[in-house]
Amino acid sequence: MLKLDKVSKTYKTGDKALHNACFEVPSGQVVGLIGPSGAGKSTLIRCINRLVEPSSGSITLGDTELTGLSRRELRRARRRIGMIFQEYALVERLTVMENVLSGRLGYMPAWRSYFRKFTGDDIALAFSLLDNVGLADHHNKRADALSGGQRQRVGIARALEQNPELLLVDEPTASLDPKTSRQIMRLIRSACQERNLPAIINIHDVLLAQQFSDRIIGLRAGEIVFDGPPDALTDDVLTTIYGDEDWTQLRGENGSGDQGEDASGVDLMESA
Ligand SMILES: Nc1ncnc2c1ncn2[C@@H]1O[C@H](COP(=O)(O)OP(=O)(O)OP(=O)(O)O)[C@@H](O)[C@H]1O
Repeated sequence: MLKLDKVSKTYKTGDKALHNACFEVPSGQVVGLIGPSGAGKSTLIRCINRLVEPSSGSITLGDTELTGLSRRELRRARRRIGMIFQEYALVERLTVMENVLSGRLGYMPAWRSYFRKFTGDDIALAFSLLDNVGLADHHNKRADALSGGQRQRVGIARALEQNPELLLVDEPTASLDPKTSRQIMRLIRSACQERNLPAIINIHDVLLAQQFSDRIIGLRAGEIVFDGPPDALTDDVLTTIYGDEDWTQLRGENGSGDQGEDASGVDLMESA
């Protein structure tokens, strides 16, 4: 369980990026975080793992208040938070397997991480995750030889290799085509369902957010202006979040967005 209590962030420049954010994310829940550019989505995600220091408020993961931790304690706590990035953040010259295994580095004593001495269990887990994301045959390829969709699959496997308690996902599909985007969202959703893992996904694509999230949080100018189920995201709510627009065009002619895809029975092996 993740809990945010009155979390605010004002940058040194005076930008008030986030104001009194309060919500809880229970185990297994996938939250789609939407809102216009500059609404504070990245700030919110980054406050949770303290890549950005909140100006006030508290953030708790399980029994740990993240906002109260020293640098050293924070390093340990960050093991429990898997991150998936828009630009994948892979080490290009390393293999797929080495990139996935790097998810374990935070758990190792310094000398073992220096020599990259991974245990048999670490390696077995990495193989099984690569199999889950459909990349078992690519484990020995260099990351720079992969397509965008394949890179993001490696990013997902690396985050899961950490055995995290929370996934923070920052625009995972922004650089991908529509079909690959759906495959990536489906993978993230099923990974969360299988592990009872909570996730917050910062995503610009409203339809993808609706289809693959259990809950939507809408930010506007640093304030949470919507928090509810995907099917409650009406045109009026979209206008509250983004401002005036003809939302029927977004949803297509029948006015609905094929919501709430059930990830069960989904073929995870589709290749990107
Ligand atoms: N490092 C920073 N220093 C000063 N202001 C910042 C910084 N990062 C973000 N901001 C400001 O905080 C506000 C929220 O930005 P943020 O990047 O969190 O929004 P966002 O919703 O993620 O936007 P986008 O969808 O475009 O990525 C904006 O006004 C932005 O200019």
